[in-house]
This record gives sequence, structure tokens and C-alpha cells, in this order.
Amino acid sequence: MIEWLAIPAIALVAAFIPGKKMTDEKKIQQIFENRKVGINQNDNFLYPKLIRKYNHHTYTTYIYSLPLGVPSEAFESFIPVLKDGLNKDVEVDFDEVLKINVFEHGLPESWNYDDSLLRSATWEIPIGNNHKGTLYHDFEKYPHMLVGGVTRFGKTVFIKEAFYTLLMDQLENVEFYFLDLKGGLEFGKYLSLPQVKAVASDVFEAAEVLSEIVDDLKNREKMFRAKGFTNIVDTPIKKRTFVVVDEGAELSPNIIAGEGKKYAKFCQAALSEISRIGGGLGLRLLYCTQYPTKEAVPMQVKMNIVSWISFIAAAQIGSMVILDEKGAEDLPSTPGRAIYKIEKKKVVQVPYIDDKYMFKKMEEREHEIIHAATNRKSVNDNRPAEYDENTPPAANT
Ligand SMILES: Nc1ncnc2c1ncn2[C@@H]1O[C@H](COP(=O)(O)OP(=O)(O)OP(=O)(O)O)[C@@H](O)[C@H]1O
Repeated sequence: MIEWLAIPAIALVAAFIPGKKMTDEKKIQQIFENRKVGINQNDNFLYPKLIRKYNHHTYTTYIYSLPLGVPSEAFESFIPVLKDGLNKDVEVDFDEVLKINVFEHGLPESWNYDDSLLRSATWEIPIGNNHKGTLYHDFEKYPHMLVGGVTRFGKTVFIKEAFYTLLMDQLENVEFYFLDLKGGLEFGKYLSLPQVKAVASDVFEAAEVLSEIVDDLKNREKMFRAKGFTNIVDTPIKKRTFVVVDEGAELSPNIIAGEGKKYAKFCQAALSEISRIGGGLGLRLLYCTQYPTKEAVPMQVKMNIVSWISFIAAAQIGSMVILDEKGAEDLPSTPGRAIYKIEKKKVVQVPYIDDKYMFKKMEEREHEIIHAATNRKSVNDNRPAEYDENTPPAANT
């Protein structure tokens, strides 16, 4: 009989006798044995078998074959055990074989953003450093992003670095609408930039701005249909419109009381529409919340976003809502530490940026920033005459 055994924790301490320095390879083997990771076959207990080992500059990869019948998902819950046992960062991956990367050094506690991270003329933003380098997110491939995590762990800093990067890389082509529902305190100061079209600071203003965006969406849809376009990335249209929502829960009709309720309902419907059809038409949604509940993240928005970033979550349920799997609740309490997920989860340290740095750099390029809007003429050269830069939305008057 074959059975999968995963006996609850047995103290690992015994495996690591003080004074005796065990190699990581031996420790992993010992952990397999202590945790009974394997299957029982005809009275023989079969463990994963090390088939290859690669030494890289800063980490080692161990590759194991698994006895038939061992479910690969079981290794997900095994990661914290390995981390504790080895006292190192590890990454576990399964692709026919079990791959364990053991890293010599932890991630930096903090690192500063600088302009060398910019990738001019792209829609890529640095997500953060992991053990192998800097990861980038490409909004052309994955147009929308859901950002979660408890308060004070880096959501706003992340949105700012995304905003700064996109602005500096695409001065002539980018425009932003901020639903800055913490009173407009974070992004109101950028309203004078021609690329920032509107900053809504409450649910009423948000409804007004979203109504303009949805009207524009309908115009774009009509124009795409007339021209036979299916996705903006395959057209000559260079303009991209970012709608940034922080904090999404402030638009929940179940949370808002009184008069605001019906505006909130409209906002959620509009955001659902943007997430559903906006991507192909050039809209990009960056939706942030510290309340990962179905009230704060409307189902349509959630279903249409396939790239997620979560800072530390208060509980497993929070991680499940943002990332669709657990893990964010176990992140260290380091501001800027996050899990970025598209198909697979990656732990990163997001670069730190502040208004001072952004203002300084924007001042240095003030002339370009201001004149970028006028240079836009050629951007949408393929649009019909009635659809130009002056068609709505243009809430930043
Ligand atoms: N990437 C980072 N690297 C280092 N420190 C960071 C980073 N991100 C945030 N911090 C620190 O954490 C503080 C809070 O960050 P931030 O304002 O982004 O949190 P938040 O999650 O948006 O909070 P809130 O939900 O209250 O708005 C920052 O002032 C900074 O000191």
C-alpha cells in the first residue's frame, strides 16, 4: 500500500547537535526523515532522493526526485520548516522534480530607489529585489494589479515608486487618475503635473472621476470596434491611462453609510468595468487595500486581475483574498517586504522612495515634464479626428 505521510512536527532540535556542523544537504535529509516526508511502500519508507546539486555564487540548488504518489503541494507547508531548520532563506519549486534553493544571505531590510532602475520607454516598474536580482512588472503584459497588506508596511511607498517610474519612463504617453481616498493627502501634491488628470479624495469625487473614465472607455471601445483593433498593445496608440485606487475599502457600499452608499455602488461597478474591459483599451488599474475582504475587493475586480502584491497580512485569510494562497501572513515584519505573484509567488524587498527624492528629480526634468503634454500630438496619430487629446476625461482643470 502506498500512503502519504506528513506527521506533525517532531522537534528538529535533536537533529542539530551543538558542535557538530551539519551540511545543508544533510540537514534537509534529516528534516525529511524527522517529518516523515515520503511514502510507505511495502514496509519500506521512501524519501525524496537527491539527484543533483548546483553551487551558485550566492545560493545552492538541490534537486530531488519524489517517490510516485507524493503530492507536490505538500511541500508548500514545508517551506517554513526548512527555513527554520536551515536558518536560511529557501525557495521551493516543483516541476516534475523538487527543487530547493538555499540562499546564503537574507534579503536586504531596505534599499533605496534610484534612477538607474528606470527602463525608459517601457511600461515596466521595479517590484523589488529578490535573491537573484531586481524583478520588474510589465503593465503591457499584465495591465492590472491588486496591492494588499496591513497598514504601515509599504503600500503607499510602492504606489509612489510605480507612479514615479511610469511618469519618468513615459512622460508623453502616461496619464494618471488617483482615487486617493485617504483625503487626497498622498497624491494631491502631484496634481499640478499635466500627466495627473485628477485626484479624487472622497467617494463623491471618485464617482465623478470614474464616470468620466467610463465614458472615455465607451468611446475607446467604439473607436476600437470601428478600426478593428482588439488590444491596444497591437495598435500604434501609445497612451496608457492608470487608475490608482487607495484605499479600495473606502468605496465599499457595505462599509460606507448614508448618502455615499449609492456613489460607492457606482464606483465599484465602474472599477469592475475598467478591470473587465479596460486592459485591452489602454486602462491600467492599480487597486490597493488594507482590508482584504470581499467588501473591499469587488469580485469582478478580483477575477480580472492576475498580478498581485501583498505586504504582510494580518491573517491567512488576508493572504488568501489578495494572493489566492497563504504565505503573506508569514512574511517578516519588515516594511517593504512583500510577495509578488503572477503565476508563482516571489518574495521581494520593494525599493524605498519618498516625496523628497521624487520632487528633486521631477524638478531636474521640469521642462520635459511640462512640455510632454504638448508633445503628445503624435501619440494617438491613428485615432479619428473626433477622438483626440481633448476628448474626455479631462478632470484636471
Ligand atoms: N520599501 C520600503 N523600504 C523601507 N521602508 C519602507 C518601505 N515601504 C515603507 N517603508 C516604511 O514604512 C512606512 C509606512 O509605509 P507606507 O506609508 O507605504 O505604508 P502603507 O501600507 O501605505 O500604510 P497606510 O495603509 O497607513 O497608508 C514608511 O514611512 C517607511 O518608513
